[in-house]
Amino acid sequence: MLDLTYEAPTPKVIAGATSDWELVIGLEVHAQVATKAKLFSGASTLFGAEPNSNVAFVDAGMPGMLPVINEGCVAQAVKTGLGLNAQINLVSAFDRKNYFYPDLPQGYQISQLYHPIVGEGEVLVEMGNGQARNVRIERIHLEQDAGKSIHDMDPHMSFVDLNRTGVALMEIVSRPDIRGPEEAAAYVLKLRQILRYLGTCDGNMQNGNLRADVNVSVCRPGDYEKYQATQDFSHLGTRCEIKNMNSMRFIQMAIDYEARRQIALIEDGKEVVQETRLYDPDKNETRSMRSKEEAHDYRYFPDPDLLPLEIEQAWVDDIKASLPELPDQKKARFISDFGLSDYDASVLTAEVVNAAYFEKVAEGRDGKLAANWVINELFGRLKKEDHSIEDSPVSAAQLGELIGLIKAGDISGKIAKDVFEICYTSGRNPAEIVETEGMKQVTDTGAIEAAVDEIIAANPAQVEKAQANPKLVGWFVGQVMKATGGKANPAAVNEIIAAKLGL
Ligand SMILES: Nc1ncnc2c1ncn2[C@@H]1O[C@H](COP(=O)(O)OP(=O)(O)OP(=O)(O)O)[C@@H](O)[C@H]1O
Ligand SMILES: [Mg+2]
Ligand SMILES: [Mg+2]
Repeated sequence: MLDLTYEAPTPKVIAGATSDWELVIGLEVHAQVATKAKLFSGASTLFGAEPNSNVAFVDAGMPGMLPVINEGCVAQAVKTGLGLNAQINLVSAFDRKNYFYPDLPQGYQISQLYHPIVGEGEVLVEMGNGQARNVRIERIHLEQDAGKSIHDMDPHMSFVDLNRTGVALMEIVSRPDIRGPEEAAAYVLKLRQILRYLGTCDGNMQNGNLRADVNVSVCRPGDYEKYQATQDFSHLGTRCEIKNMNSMRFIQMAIDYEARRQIALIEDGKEVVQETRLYDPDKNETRSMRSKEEAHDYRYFPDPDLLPLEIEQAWVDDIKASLPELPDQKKARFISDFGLSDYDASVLTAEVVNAAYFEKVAEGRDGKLAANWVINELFGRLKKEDHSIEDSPVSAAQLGELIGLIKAGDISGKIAKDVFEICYTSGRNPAEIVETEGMKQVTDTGAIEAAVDEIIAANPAQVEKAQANPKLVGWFVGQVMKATGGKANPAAVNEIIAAKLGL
């Protein structure tokens, strides 16, 4: 279905003092599962609730409370795996990742280290100009989110909000296949798009529902190819992990800063220490949070309160059968069915609601014309007023009707813009607007001929000029259009003028 005639983009290269350097990036994306209840409790996941109001006893780590797996979360993880073309593991298991933190009342996070629910998959990341990178997914596991410590409410005290504690996350771990800051952002964007299509995560980065730990290392040209050939990580440089990034722009800035910091260290004869770092957007720098030496020993072990998670192939097949059309397929279909350019198809499929709107407009009509109107006129107009497609004052049926009028020659493209504006501000239907406002294009050759005759008679000097130089015929066309209030059919006007002037 999908035409994968993409070239691999060249990796980003940074020139150092001793040689060129290439970037190697792997992302751990944490995506909050779109469900009503938490991973192991019935407490609500609603964002913005009163602090500590969505907390079950098990979330608060009360003694004797037992976790009960939420089937909905498992289904969402499976759906995500299928959407990323990944292996679904019919048997997976939960482990305890132990650490002490004030917003983690259990004293451990339930995660899946040894047996994740989803194995290897892939994401096609398009970089424009016919270039794309296939980023491999290593695994997706389910885990609990932690709570939130609040330090800026009181000068002396810190507060803890457990509403987020126990909410289901999918950790989507990529292979180190990303080769530059732009690719990293494009990868997150593509992943977000797929998750939103699937309905398994709302992708809201501002609320932290989608955030990434960004692993960065640098290597000399040629080393990555050695890694590729052998999958031996020793060919790569030491990675640093920048935690909790939830902005595309900051992800790119942090990677660039971090790569340059590592290059400077190595060229200075020092070593990159594997560590966790934080990005400070105010200073545009990354700072050490903890190094590997002081890293946590998580003392992972299988959670004794939870049985291994076993799912049926038939259940997986049902979920597979319910998958929606995904972005790559939809884009390919828009290109082949509606004759759209790669760019227009990308714009229209960025969000599933936009794609659905476009399809309603284009159904049975000129696809390219429809794409033009949706992208240039409608999106442009909506953007001006910060509207989304869901609250567009012009319905898909109305825009379709307008395009039908243009195609039938009832109105010119220019008049159509006026009709669109009236429709946008009043909600009236295009056909009715054209009729009532007398905007119909004049195709009646008699009326056009009369206008042409009048102009020719009144402008003998122009007639002579145009006969000597047919390029000047445009002046007559302009005059006729003016005389008919822009409603004359341009093709008919051109033809009649040429005939009358004997050109
Ligand atoms: N040399 C490297 N350069 C850049 N990225 C790397 C390199 N080696 C590994 N990575 C990436 O680092 C990430 C490691 O994530 P993973 O979840 O496996 O382990 P972790 O970071 O040690 O654990 P945790 O989940 O506790 O943070 C992966 O995305 C992987 O592709
Ligand atoms: Mg990880
Ligand atoms: Mg990590």
